This record gives sequence, C-alpha cells and structure tokens, in this order.
Amino acid sequence: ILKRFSMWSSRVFSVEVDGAPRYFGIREQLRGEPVPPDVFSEVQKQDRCYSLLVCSGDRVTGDRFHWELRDRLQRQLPPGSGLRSMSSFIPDQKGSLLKGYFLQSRAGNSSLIEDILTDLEQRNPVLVCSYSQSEDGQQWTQCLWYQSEDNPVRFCVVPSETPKHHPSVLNMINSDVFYSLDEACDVLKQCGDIIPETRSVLGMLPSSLDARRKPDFPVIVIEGLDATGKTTLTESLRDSLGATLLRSPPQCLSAWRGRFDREPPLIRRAFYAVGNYITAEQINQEASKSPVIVDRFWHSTAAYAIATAVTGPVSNLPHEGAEVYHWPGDLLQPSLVILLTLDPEERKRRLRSRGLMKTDEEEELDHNKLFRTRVEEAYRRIVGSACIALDASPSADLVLQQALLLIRAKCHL
Ligand SMILES: Nc1ncnc2c1ncn2[C@@H]1O[C@H](COP(=O)(O)OP(=O)(O)O)[C@@H](O)[C@H]1O
Ligand SMILES: Nc1ccn([C@@H]2O[C@H](COP(=O)(O)OP(=O)(O)O)[C@@H](O)[C@H]2O)c(=O)n1
Repeated sequence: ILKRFSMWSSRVFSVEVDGAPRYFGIREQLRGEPVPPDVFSEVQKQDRCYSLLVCSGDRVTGDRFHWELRDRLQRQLPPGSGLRSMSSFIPDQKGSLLKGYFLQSRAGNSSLIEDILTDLEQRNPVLVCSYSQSEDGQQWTQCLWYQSEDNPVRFCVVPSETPKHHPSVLNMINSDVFYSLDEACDVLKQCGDIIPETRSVLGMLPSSLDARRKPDFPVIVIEGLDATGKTTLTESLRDSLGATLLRSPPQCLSAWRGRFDREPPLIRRAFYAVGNYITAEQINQEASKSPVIVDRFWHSTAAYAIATAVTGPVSNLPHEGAEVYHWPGDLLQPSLVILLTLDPEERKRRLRSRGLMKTDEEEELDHNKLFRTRVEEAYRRIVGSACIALDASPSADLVLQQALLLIRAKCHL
C-alpha cells in the first residue's frame, strides 16, 4: 500500500492513516548528532529507524513512564545510535498528542535496540514502528516493528503543509498549565499511591477556599527570572510599605518541593499550581490587615510550563491571546504584577555573586537562549493580571524607588 508520507517543515512527517494525516514530529536531539534538516534523508540505507510512542491511557502513568523511558534509553542505547524526542499528533486536534522517541541505529546494533524494545513492549503500552528504506532510496516502509514486513505501510517522503498549532500546544491545558484547583488536585490525587507526599501537600489546602474574594489591601506580585532581584526587592518593599511578604510555592510546601521537582511536568506543575492556591488563601488572610507583597505567583508557574512544553523558537509558542495565557477563573488576581527584566550577562553575574546551587531549570535558562526567550515572552503574553516590566539593572535602591512609584501610581498606596 503506497501512502503519502509527508515531511512537514524540517522535522515533522505525517502518515495518512485511514485517510487522515497523523503527524510525527521529531523535536530535538537527546543524544547523537544534531537533528539534520530532513531527518530521513540522512539515514543510510543499512540503518534502521524506530518511532516509539507512549500510548498509556492514564496520563499520570503515561507521563511518568515517558519521563523514566528517556533516562533508560539514554543509558542503554548502543554507542552510535541516535535518540530524539518525538511526538505524534493529529493536526490542531486537542488531546491527540502522543509523546515518545525516535531511535536511529547504526548498522549492526539493531538487535540491541530490538532487545530493549521487546522488553518495553512487554511491560508498557508503547507503539513501536520501524522504518526501512527501499533500494532506490525513494520509498520508505513503516510497520509495527515486531510484525517485520507483515503489515507494511509504504510511503514516499514529500513536503506537506504545516499544522496551525505546534504539537506541544495540543495537550497543554490542564496538563502543563492548570486552570482550576480541581484539575491540579485531580492529578495529585491520582499520584497518591506512587508519591505518598501528595497526601501531605493536599492536606495543606485550607478546607474552604475563597480565592476570588477581593482583598482589602493591594496585592503586589514580583516576578522575573532567577537572580533578577525578586528576593531583594520584595524584602525592601515589605519594609518600606509595612507589608506582609509571602511567596509561592508557600513555605509550608518547601519540605516536598525537591521531591516534585524530580517528577514529569504533569505532576510537577500540578504541585506548583496547588502551591499558588495555598498562597492565594494566605494572601486573602493577610490582605485584610495590610498590603501584601508576593515573590512569584501564577505567572512563574504558567510561563515556565509553557516555555518548557514548547521547543524551538518563540514562534512555536501559542499565539498571543490564546486560551493558555488566561488567568485561572478560580485564582485570586493581584492588584499589580511587576516583571523584573535584566540583561542576561548581568543576570549571570548576579547568579554567580549569589553563589547558590543552580537548579536544572536555571542551568537551562543560562545556556539555552531559546528557552529563556520563550519564558520571557510567555510572561508577557499572560492576560488577566498583565505584567508591568521594570528594568532591574540599576542599583537595588533605585529599583526599589521605581517599584514604589509604580505601586503608588497603580495601587494608590
Ligand atoms: N538591583 C541590584 N543590583 C545589583 N545586584 C542586585 C540587585 N538586586 C539583587 N542583587 C543581587 O543579585 C543576586 C540575586 O538577587 P535575588 O534578590 O536573590 O534575585 P532572585 O530572588 O530574583 O533570584 C543577589 O546576590 C543580590 O544581592
Ligand atoms: N509560583 C511558582 C514559583 C516557582 N515555580 C517554579 O520554580 C522555579 C523557580 O524556582 P527557584 O527556586 O529558582 O525560585 P527563586 O529562587 O527565584 O525563588 C520556576 O522557574 C518555576 O519553574 C513555579 O512553577 N511556580
């Protein structure tokens, strides 16, 4: 059966299944040489390629398996083989995204890869297809790898149109970014057996949450990348305004933060989302007595989640105004959000001068300019409680003065 197997831009190809195109996006290399412009044209005839997609019906176990699989493949694949993250999706259809990996084995080590795949297939729900090239190099055969040539889908690699939405956007709502407390709690509740700490985290939620109650005093959130000066400014604002200083995630969750930072995005972001709701309740209580200053809140949670889920240039981000940038309907909205902006070199200098251990994410922010640009742009696109950017490069005292001017103008303090 000859099927259209179309290459989309540089790293996505599609196979028409029952007349509908199912796209396969090879996103970024995890090991081996950088992903060539046209991944299939670089494959030598004697090489074998495999697409390996996690199809678990339960998203918590599926996300955790996908997360663990990456480490396992990076450790076990034979030298010389290529490993790249891969997604399969139906263009612009929400919830259609399957995440997985694209393996390329050099001649001679296919059997090693197939031993790994056999073991995986027996233990977990994965869809594995193998790809082989025809002698003339014009055609490819895709088939379920254990069926070898039993059910081949033969196809040609031809250019195809670009779907409107980047695949990572399709499953973002309430998987990478949470828009209600219930959605975030549902994910943590599903983890109860595998991560006992979730019960303690959920136990920190107040019995009644009135997150949307209008606070009596102004609530000012300070946002920004690591080492832009949030801690310094929030502490000075607390002293200058006689305000209460809170942060998200709240102090009561700090014992479990490291544990959830090791989890896949679905679980990690649910943890930070619940943290925002606990902080919102603390804000409500404190803002009945004095102004409240908050160090990070929902912007941090949403901007980092969106920028992590999407790879590549800023143009891959969901478009401005997309649903993904909307403030959760059940979460307190601050009176003002100040986004500290800083030149990357000055930020690195401050990071070094502070000397604290860098988290993986901070490492990523440092050497991955694309990621940093996506975070900064995602911050700016969030609506509901838009950010006002404030240049954090002057001295700490000058930044404080600028922030006080903004607060007095916007919050009449
Ligand atoms: N306006 C500023 N000018 C120079 N250095 C600053 C300024 N604000 C903060 N710093 C220093 O930069 C480092 C990071 O500041 P910090 O407040 O911890 O940032 P964040 O909380 O955003 O990570 C600290 O060593 C701090 O003393
Ligand atoms: N409300 C929040 C706060 C932090 N976070 C996450 O935690 C990271 C910041 O952790 P951090 O320890 O560097 O924060 P600070 O050192 O800036 O306080 C962010 O990059 C987010 O990924 C979040 O998702 N939601």
